[in-house]
Amino acid sequence: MSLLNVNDVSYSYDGIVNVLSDVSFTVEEGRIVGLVGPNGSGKSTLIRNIFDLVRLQSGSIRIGSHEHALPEAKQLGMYLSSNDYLPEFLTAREYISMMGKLFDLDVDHDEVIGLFRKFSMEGRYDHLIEDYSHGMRKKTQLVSALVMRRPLTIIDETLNGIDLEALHLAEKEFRRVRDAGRSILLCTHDFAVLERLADRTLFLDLGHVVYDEPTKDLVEEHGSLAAMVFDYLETSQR
Ligand SMILES: Nc1ncnc2c1ncn2[C@@H]1O[C@H](COP(=O)(O)OP(=O)(O)OP(=O)(O)O)[C@@H](O)[C@H]1O
Repeated sequence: MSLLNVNDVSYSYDGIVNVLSDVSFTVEEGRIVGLVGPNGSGKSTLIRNIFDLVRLQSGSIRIGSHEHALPEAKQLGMYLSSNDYLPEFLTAREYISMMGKLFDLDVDHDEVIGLFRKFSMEGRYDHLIEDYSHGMRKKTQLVSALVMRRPLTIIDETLNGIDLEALHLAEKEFRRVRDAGRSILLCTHDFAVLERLADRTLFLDLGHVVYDEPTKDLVEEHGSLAAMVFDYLETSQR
């Protein structure tokens, strides 16, 4: 079943130039989908449309069986943005508790403490976020997404700035998310991560979907995802 259904979405900030043009794709249950594209290709704008952070101008978006702007749809998804913003005046425990209330969940704090330990943040759960490093904030965002267990998690460059050990662990946890039937849309410039993880890869350029194919097919055809982008940039009339 498709968990995210984006259908013919176009978007313009200024009413003149389309940043997204008739973008359509789906994310099925239990899948990790990579979202790639050059700077300014519209990836974040697409995510903002999905999460109703900008008003949809044309087309339609459904999360589960709900129109994307409805509260029922918003309960199904979690968005990790590219920045490391977290409420600095809270401890991680308070922040995660607050997120739990938002999604109507009883947080298992022992589970979170276990994840903090795995992500090399042992003993920091009750410290103010104000005192966290950039990487710790990113890891706290990831941990919060893992424990909120939303059917759909959209990750916009959140993996930037975390160390290799944490990346390795995050990849393992993402596979577990997939095995549990939940889905991730992973927007990143780290193609190696997508080659290891993504079932499909969606490649956007200038707001158009260029490829939406199984990652292994793209890698077989081009040699790597990076080569796919280079091939495209060399042959397309942009
Ligand atoms: N708030 C805004 N107002 C006007 N134009 C914007 C706004 N946000 C983004 N844009 C423009 O929309 C286009 C797409 O930007 P977007 O951030 O969606 O791209 P992206 O693919 O996420 O890029 P990157 O890889 O650099 O993060 C760019 O030309 C950008 O300048």
